[in-house]
Amino acid sequence: MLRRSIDYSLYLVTGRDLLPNGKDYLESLEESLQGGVSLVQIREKTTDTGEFLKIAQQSKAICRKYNVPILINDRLDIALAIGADGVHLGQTDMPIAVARSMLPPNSIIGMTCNTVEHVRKAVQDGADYVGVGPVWTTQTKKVTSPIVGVRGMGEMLKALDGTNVKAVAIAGIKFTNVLHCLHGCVSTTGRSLDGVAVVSDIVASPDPRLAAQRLAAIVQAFKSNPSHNFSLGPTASYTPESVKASVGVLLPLIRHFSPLVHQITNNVVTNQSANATLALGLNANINRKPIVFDPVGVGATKYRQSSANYLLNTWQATVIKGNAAELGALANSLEVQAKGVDSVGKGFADPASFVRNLAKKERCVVVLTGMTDWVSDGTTVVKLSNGHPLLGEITGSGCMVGSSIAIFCAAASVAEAAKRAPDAPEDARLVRGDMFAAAIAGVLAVTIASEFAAVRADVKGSGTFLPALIDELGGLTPDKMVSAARVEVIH
Ligand SMILES: Cc1ncc(COP(=O)(O)OP(=O)(O)O)c(N)n1
Ligand SMILES: Cc1ncsc1CCOP(=O)(O)O
Repeated sequence: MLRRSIDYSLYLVTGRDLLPNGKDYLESLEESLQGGVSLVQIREKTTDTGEFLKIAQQSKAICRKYNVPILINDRLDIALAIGADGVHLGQTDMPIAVARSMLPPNSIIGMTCNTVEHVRKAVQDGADYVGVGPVWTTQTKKVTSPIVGVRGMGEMLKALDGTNVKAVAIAGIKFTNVLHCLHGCVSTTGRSLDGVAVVSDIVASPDPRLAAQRLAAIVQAFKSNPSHNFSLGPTASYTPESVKASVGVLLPLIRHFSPLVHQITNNVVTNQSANATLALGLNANINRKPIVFDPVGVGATKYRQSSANYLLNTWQATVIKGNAAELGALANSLEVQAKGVDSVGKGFADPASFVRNLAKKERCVVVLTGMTDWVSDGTTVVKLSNGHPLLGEITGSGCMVGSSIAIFCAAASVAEAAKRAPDAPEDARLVRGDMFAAAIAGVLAVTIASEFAAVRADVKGSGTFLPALIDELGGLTPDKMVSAARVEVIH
């Protein structure tokens, strides 16, 4: 009997009905093990006991060859009969205590969990690991419990704090979204996944070795550095000087690389816009491009709120930018009220804590705009005090800030890509480059330009302010930005 040190990184759950035409099950299993599957669960939902037993025995022989543990889905009798390493149980299957009393000591018992309460109970009952989800929809199984979504997984993982219970996510996980899954499924306390459970992306592949290899490479790389969050990381010590220096470096990069920025404007209620956002967001994540999300008026209607939630569960935003009402609505906070797309009232009592917590929860950089702007990567908070009241008197200044952030993020990302060797090892970074500095630079470009524009002799009010603002944006230089920037760093 293999002991408890289990590598949950790439957990294959079998599904013989998904094999490509002509592909032999045992051959597929062996190839997936060669590709890096680290744990196998034999799942046979409609097979007779005799055939299940035979499949399980044959599977065990192959798993042993690669020293990979084998678990049986639901059926304790089969697990006992073949001397499996344990079982995976669902919420309506045999209770953990009963299974534990029947299985040999040190057997692995996993439990499906769809809610935080399920996780707490599984911990109490002595599960070795939990299979949490469904993280996305799946064609593989008719899932009856609501989709948890990437953003719902953090709370479930948090329930494992202080325990030795491991966690894998399940449902809809593929090579194209596994990094989003790993990056997004982290609790605010820093608890991340121990692995991912996958059926179709491996089993339905004509080349399961390759399918497993590419999944395993990303999981391994992520597990070696799970804490980064689009900035230089939690150990980086940002100072006002270092922030200003980064801003100064980023502006010329825009002019050097002229990155292509795809913009979808704020008409979030039209289907076309929502669909395009969805598709482009997915592609951006797959291609590791930054996504700046400006949830305009998100609190104004339920439709906007559910659209924003859906989008944020479908792809990982790099930067979320909004006013107090918008970010408050995203965070389900009642502290700030909205009037249409505008925020009314005094704002948050403690904006620094608010942006830090939201950035930690959403696993991205958060920009809270207002008279003072606040930016956080979930660890450090930067307070930016540039700007002019005339910005509030023209329409679209918030959108302009979003665009400016996007162009700085694009430049930072393209510059990083240019430095990277084509054969550099997988680093499991969803976006490369310092997106925290880029978001700060994006805000500063508009707010500093507004200060220069407002004092121009030709500016008489909001009508003449707008073209002057555009001119001043075009005339920004690193020196102008660095010397005008009012930056405070709050650790
Ligand atoms: C790792 C993992 N997680 C969840 C499940 C689902 O198990 P269950 O709820 O018992 O549903 P069935 O697999 O029996 O349909 C799993 N099998 N593995
Ligand atoms: C067994 C199971 N339990 C919940 S979802 C699922 C299947 C996941 O399959 P896939 O990885 O193909 O989405």
